[in-house]
Amino acid sequence: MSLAIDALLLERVDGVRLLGPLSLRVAPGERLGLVGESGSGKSLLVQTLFGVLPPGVRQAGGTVSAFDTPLDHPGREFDRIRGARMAWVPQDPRQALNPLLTLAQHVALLPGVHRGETPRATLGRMAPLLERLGLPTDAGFLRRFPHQLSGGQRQRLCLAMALSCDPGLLVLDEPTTALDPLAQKTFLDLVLELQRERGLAFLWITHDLALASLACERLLVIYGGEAVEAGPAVHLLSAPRHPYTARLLTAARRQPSVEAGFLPAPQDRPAGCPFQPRCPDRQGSCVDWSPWQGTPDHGLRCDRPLQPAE
Ligand SMILES: Nc1ncnc2c1ncn2[C@@H]1O[C@H](COP(=O)(O)OP(=O)(O)OP(=O)(O)O)[C@@H](O)[C@H]1O
Repeated sequence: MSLAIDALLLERVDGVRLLGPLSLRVAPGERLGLVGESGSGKSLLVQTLFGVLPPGVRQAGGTVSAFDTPLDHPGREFDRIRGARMAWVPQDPRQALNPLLTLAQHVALLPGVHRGETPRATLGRMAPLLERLGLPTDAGFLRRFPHQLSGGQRQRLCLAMALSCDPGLLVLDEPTTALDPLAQKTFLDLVLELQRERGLAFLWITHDLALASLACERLLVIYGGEAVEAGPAVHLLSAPRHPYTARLLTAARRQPSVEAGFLPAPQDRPAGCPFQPRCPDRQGSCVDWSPWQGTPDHGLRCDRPLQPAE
């Protein structure tokens, strides 16, 4: 398995639950989309995978492994995977790139650490990919600093860095948020092309159900840190069963929503289904979390699922 997360539970140090228990699997070459709105715990999940949880948050339960290697504890095995076999494309390249390093130095960074490759060798090896990503390889361009690149170029530089050690798994954390619609489409097409050619698996994290369904074959929808529905992208898009998935679909279609309010803060989360205070189809039993129905890959947690239209 490229990625296996079992019953992962993240808490604040005062015991307030932030995410989970969450389980998911990404098979080699598979494209899984994790969809949820702001505050649902997407970034914390990525930080867990790369061993950089912020102070004040701890893993209180569950296991995480990539390529059958546990990622729960720092160590040599973890370091061999992080940034090499499993690479991260960040949400905000401005924060991810070092303002004091040139484009060439960024590209040479991970292969230097993981393979002991010289910058010259890395740049030679990476030149075709850089060109393909629309990043010229002449000396003048390679000497540019991040602030001398456009937003789209910065994000494609992050993608080049993520691919620099030929990973088997990409974790894309809202990678197109900072891009205009045209640049978003270019970026998505590029990632999908490279994914097909290289047989890459990826976990694409986003709040945008429409984008996730373009990028991924399978989706997992989370709300308030908990999985509410999972299934093939075409099914969730054509016949969502959890009212929250239907809400995301309405948002993706830019239609007004019927339910009011916001995701409650972690310490104010309700009992039962986390969406129940906002759910238009709420009933009394929603305060008890109904068990997951179906398989982990295609199922939902809801006492009153939407019925497919006749
Ligand atoms: N260092 C921290 N200490 C305490 N709580 C935190 C910390 N970091 C995040 N949280 C809380 O954990 C929850 C999940 O946050 P997270 O940043 O993972 O959400 P997200 O889904 O990535 O949102 P966005 O899409 O806005 O980035 C939020 O309620 C957030 O306030």
